[in-house]
Amino acid sequence: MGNARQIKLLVTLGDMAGIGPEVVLKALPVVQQTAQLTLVGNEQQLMACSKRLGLPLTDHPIIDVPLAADQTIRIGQGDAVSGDLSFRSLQTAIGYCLKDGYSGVITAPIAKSAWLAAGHHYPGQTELLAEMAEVTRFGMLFVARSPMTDWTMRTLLATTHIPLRQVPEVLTPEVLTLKLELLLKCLERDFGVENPKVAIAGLNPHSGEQGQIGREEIDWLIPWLNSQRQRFPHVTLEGPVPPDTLWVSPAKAWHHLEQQAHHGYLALYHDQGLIPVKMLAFDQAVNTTIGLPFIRTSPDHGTAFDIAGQGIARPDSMVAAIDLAIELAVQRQVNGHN
Ligand SMILES: NC(=O)c1ccc[n+]([C@@H]2O[C@H](COP(=O)([O-])OP(=O)(O)OC[C@H]3O[C@@H](n4cnc5c(N)ncnc54)[C@H](O)[C@@H]3O)[C@@H](O)[C@H]2O)c1
Ligand SMILES: N[C@H](C(=O)O)[C@H](O)COP(=O)(O)O
Repeated sequence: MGNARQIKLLVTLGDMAGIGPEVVLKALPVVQQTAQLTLVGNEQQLMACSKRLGLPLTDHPIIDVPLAADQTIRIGQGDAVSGDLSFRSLQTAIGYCLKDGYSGVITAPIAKSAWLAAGHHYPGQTELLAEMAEVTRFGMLFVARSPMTDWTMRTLLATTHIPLRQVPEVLTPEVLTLKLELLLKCLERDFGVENPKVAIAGLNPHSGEQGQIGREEIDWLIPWLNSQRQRFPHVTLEGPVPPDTLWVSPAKAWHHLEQQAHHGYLALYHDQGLIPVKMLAFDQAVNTTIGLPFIRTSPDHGTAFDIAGQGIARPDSMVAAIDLAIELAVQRQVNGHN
């Protein structure tokens, strides 16, 4: 059996102008699992958040990421200062994961616009994680466990932070093969699913209606699916499922047990996958980066600058992100993976 007490994980505080430090302070006392958690971010700002919102500091150690004396965080306004701080915090955490025996990192949300304002050109935290870990095969997977039925929804995005108009060009059989391979490996290694049922969305309304409203399905998506069925005979691959009805069975499984739901869903673009995930499970879903040499989880929400500093942010998704990171670390320890 794995020993959760020996597992070391990092928790970044995210953009200090947003709700990151608040949800971390609220989440730490209520996580279900036990592990050694170390915070990474600006200590003074965390103390200020604790005081401002009346949230007790916990006794978790913190790796301080400094701010210059003339730098100020403006609550509710992500900018170059807060963006650079959250960027350096994540860089620091990744460095520790790569060298210092940490099993992974739970990242509080950052604002991509604040990173850009600070001159850090990344579509999101995922790409910095992949770059520093030197991996090119990685994916953005959302995992949400229903509090009503315990059923777990796992949704991998084939493309992520790109403009919608680029989706048809970026999506290729090679991209889908890579994402499917990552999903299957993750289902087996992290979730113990050996003969999975996986559903893949179509791109066009009604999956193209036999070419009448879009040709991607008949031109390459259906042939690609047939080739993958031959490659993976132990996997049930369903698709291309019309993207509107794809989410009916997971929604039913989320609310009351339904036999037809799948172990994994492959959505072709960001909002195709994340509208159903966040609609069903905004408080439960966890964003996890698969393909890294360490674990990375994050809440599914963003910096929520509109409510920062008010003390009303819900910590549920952050709690789920910490609990999932610990579960994955225990699972990998048991299986002898890192
Ligand atoms: N993991 C991440 O780093 C991550 C994830 C998603 C979005 N983002 C970034 O966050 C920034 C803001 O994004 P957005 O406005 O689209 O989404 P958001 O999730 O920050 O906010 C959407 C809405 O949900 C509310 N909300 C969010 N989290 C909440 C919580 N814990 N409790 C209560 N209400 C909550 C907000 O007040 C807002 O009304 C963007 O820069 C985006 O890129 C980062
Ligand atoms: N698309 C994610 C979401 O909406 O939750 C997200 O913005 C997070 O991206 P990174 O993990 O790459 O920061």
